[in-house]
Amino acid sequence: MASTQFGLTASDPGRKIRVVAKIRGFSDPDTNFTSESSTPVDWVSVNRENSGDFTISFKEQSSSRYSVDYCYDALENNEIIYSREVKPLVLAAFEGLNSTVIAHGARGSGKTHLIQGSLERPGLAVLATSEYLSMAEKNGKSVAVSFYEVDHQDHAVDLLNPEQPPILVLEDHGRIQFKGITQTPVKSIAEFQKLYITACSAQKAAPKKGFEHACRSHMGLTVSVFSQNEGVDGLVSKMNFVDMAGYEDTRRRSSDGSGLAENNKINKSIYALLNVCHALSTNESRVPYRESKLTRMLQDSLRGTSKILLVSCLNPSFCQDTIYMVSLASRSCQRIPLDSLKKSSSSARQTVTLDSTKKNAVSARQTVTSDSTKKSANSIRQTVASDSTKKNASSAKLTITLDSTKKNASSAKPTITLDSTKKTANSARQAVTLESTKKSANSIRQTVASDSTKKSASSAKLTVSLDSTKKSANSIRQTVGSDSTKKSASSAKLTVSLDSTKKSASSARQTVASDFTKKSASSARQMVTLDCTKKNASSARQTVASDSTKKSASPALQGIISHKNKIPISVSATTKKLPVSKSHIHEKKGVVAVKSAMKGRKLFEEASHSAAKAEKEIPIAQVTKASEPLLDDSLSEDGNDVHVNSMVEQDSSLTGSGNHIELNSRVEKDHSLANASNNVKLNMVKETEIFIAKVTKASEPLLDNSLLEDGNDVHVNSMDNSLANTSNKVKLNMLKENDDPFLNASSEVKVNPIMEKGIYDDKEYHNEIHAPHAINYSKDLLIADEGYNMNKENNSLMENGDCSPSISSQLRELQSLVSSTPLTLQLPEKRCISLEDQISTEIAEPVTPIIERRDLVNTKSPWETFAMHGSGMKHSLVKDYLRILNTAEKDELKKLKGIGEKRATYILELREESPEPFKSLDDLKDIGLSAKQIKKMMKKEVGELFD
Ligand SMILES: Nc1ncnc2c1ncn2[C@@H]1O[C@H](COP(=O)(O)OP(=O)(O)OP(=O)(O)O)[C@@H](O)[C@H]1O
Repeated sequence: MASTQFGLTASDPGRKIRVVAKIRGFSDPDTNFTSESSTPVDWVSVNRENSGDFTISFKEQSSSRYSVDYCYDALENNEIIYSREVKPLVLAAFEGLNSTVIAHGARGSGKTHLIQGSLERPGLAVLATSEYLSMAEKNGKSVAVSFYEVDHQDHAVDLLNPEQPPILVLEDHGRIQFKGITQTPVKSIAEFQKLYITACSAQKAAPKKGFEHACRSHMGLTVSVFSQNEGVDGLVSKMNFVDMAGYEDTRRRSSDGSGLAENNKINKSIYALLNVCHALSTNESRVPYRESKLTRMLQDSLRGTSKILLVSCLNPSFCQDTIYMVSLASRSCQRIPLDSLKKSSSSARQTVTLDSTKKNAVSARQTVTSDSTKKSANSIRQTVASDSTKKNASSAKLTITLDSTKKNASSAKPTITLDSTKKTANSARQAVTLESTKKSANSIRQTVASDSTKKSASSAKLTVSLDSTKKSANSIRQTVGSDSTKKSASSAKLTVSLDSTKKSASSARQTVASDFTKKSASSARQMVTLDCTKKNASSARQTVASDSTKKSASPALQGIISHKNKIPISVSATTKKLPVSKSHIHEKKGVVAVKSAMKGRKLFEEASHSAAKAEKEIPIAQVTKASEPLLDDSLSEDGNDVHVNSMVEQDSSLTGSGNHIELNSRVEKDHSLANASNNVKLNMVKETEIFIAKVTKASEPLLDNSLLEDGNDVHVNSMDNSLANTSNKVKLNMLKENDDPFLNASSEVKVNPIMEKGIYDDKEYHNEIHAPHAINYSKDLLIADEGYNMNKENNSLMENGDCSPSISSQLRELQSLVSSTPLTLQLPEKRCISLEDQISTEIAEPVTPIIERRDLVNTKSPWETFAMHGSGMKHSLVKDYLRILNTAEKDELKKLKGIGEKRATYILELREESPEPFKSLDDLKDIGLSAKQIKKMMKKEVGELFD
């Protein structure tokens, strides 16, 4: 029997999303007979947990269990699923409830069979419409249907009228309106079937324009109920059936020959819908509807009191994509077992703090503390998901503390998933502390998955501390994965601390999988230090697999296996595709400890301020954001022992330049802590302004107020004489009285200037530098004001034995160099910039610019200089224009070309949804303007300046 259904009454609102799985039946290719076969499906196991929950596990990956509300086996047919899952929704539709049934899964997993079915075995949509029609007849209501397809280019096409231009989605007073979709009334099921067949054949009409092969697409059907007594348009409710395109790993060439780009795009829209489901299931304040056309179209039927049935279709035989899809769907099956925690633990606390400021910095923090003196906290499972649509910095932090004095904390599994579809810097940190005085913490499993379809930088840090005085922590397993289909850089750091005074930590295993499909470079570094007083940690195993199909460089520093073109062995569907460029493991005695103290914020404050101007252009800004959350209050308040490690790496897959930045700082001596160092390594061309800006931004997170209070000395060694040197160094020593080189916590800034050509291949970091835009930074990058604060800082620096020239004098030196040297950032040769690109404020990709020092007067013709100013002007005009759209009052908005009452209202609504909805001119498409109209509008606005 299926477990709890949706609550469908006002008194029982129930859950918004129900996640069920369906194992596909088999078809007989010989007889062409399709039947729910009795062939056993032995690679999927469905488990009913003690709590009554269902979990799915797969033979190939038996350790992972994915929660679902129910799983239908291969023998259960569409009629059964319909009567248990869909029929209640149809009945509620006549009371005004909107709902959506989504079938998703890998290719060939039976989605179409489920939604559409065949003549002999009608699918859910057909069965539902049949019910709709008979209900409508009884209740004097009418039914209309529309069919649409959303293709890999995010175009929605009306399948009943495919020759029409793509469907436009508009929002009018919060209500989604479609322009260009046919709504056809139906009175009988035969009529409906006829329309369905027409729509399906229109969808399959391939090849599409410009494509030689059939493209994957999503197919949607909307059944609407109307009543004459209802509202303006008589609409009572809508029910959507979505047959999603099959998910396919982008690394494999599509079976139908479709290309990587198309695959990526369609996968992106799959993620988008699953992310929306997840955001809704966790009650997130911001739901990323605007990430794809499909989610935008479904918005009305997903939000509010609407119900969603997510059916995860499973292939009956091994399919890695199926595992991945189930793992994503199960995120929406939210069951934070607070109830079970209450039963088994004396205290269970959960705090979720969401704070979204104007700049879209979202942070979520969860703390669960379980203290069970006798019985154990059996399982704590948490999921924090952060979706950031555009330039957000998101941070998620989970802390789980288990203290079981007698019995076990049997499993703690925090999961953090970050999905970022556009330029996002994400950072996630997890800390799990287990203290078991008698029996052991059996398993800790952590998964951080970062999945970024475009330009994103992610950083993830996991910390696990175990203190088991008697028995052992049996296994610690951590998996960090990152999937970057295009140009992303990820950094992950794992820290495992084990203190076992008697028995041992039997195994510590870490798996890092890295997979880059395009230009990427990965680097992985792992360190293990074991300190066990009596018995040893029996095994410490680390695996780093790096799979890069194109240009990849993987430096392995310690204990690393690095493979090219090798699929990581221990892969979950997620980790399989997730690249991690760097990881560390420390196993050490005692709790990790450091209080990082840094004076010197002011040293860089001014420079950082001026650098902020260039923040959008300089990718390092994202890196800074990524490391910010690593320095939060809870860390600094930790009493004696605080360990601050912030490590950010940007490799060439993200930036095209491969900046490696590593910041670790510690103050208090902890001899067992093997590694504490600050490294900021920048490989770049000669220009020092950029360098200063980057160093400043990168250092910012360490200069947290709480850290400043410590009042420790800061040593600054900067630039030996001249920046023209091939390798300049800025060294910040952040450790008090410490001679031990091992313990020395220092910040090191290396500048490896790059010669004329702008490409520098550092042996260690394999970086390339490309310049995305022609920007003159010389204005933006003002060197710090040498005021009182700076002198104060310098004075304290000079007190240290390790004397270096004062920072102010170094900055002065830099400033003079800067002011005498105009800068131009050069476009990479191959990049072709369209007119739209030129007027877009959106940076194509966060790459470190090639900086070429030239005397403008000597090398540029007047026309070139003029053109350069022109593009700069365009850029700033667009910026100002977007600022108006993002901030102006309604009346002001209406003064703009192309914006009337409706659009102005819509813009205000968008702002409520996201404080800065317009990041680029492209975003104007969301208010129904075409690219042509946008261009025209800008031309008019600019033209009028000369009137
Ligand atoms: N429950 C079932 N019993 C028997 N055969 C099935 C069942 N479900 C699907 N099939 C068969 O499996 C094959 C693939 O099914 P289907 O086309 O529904 O998959 P899909 O997930 O929609 O594929 P795609 O991702 O390519 O859109 C078809 O031949 C179909 O007839």
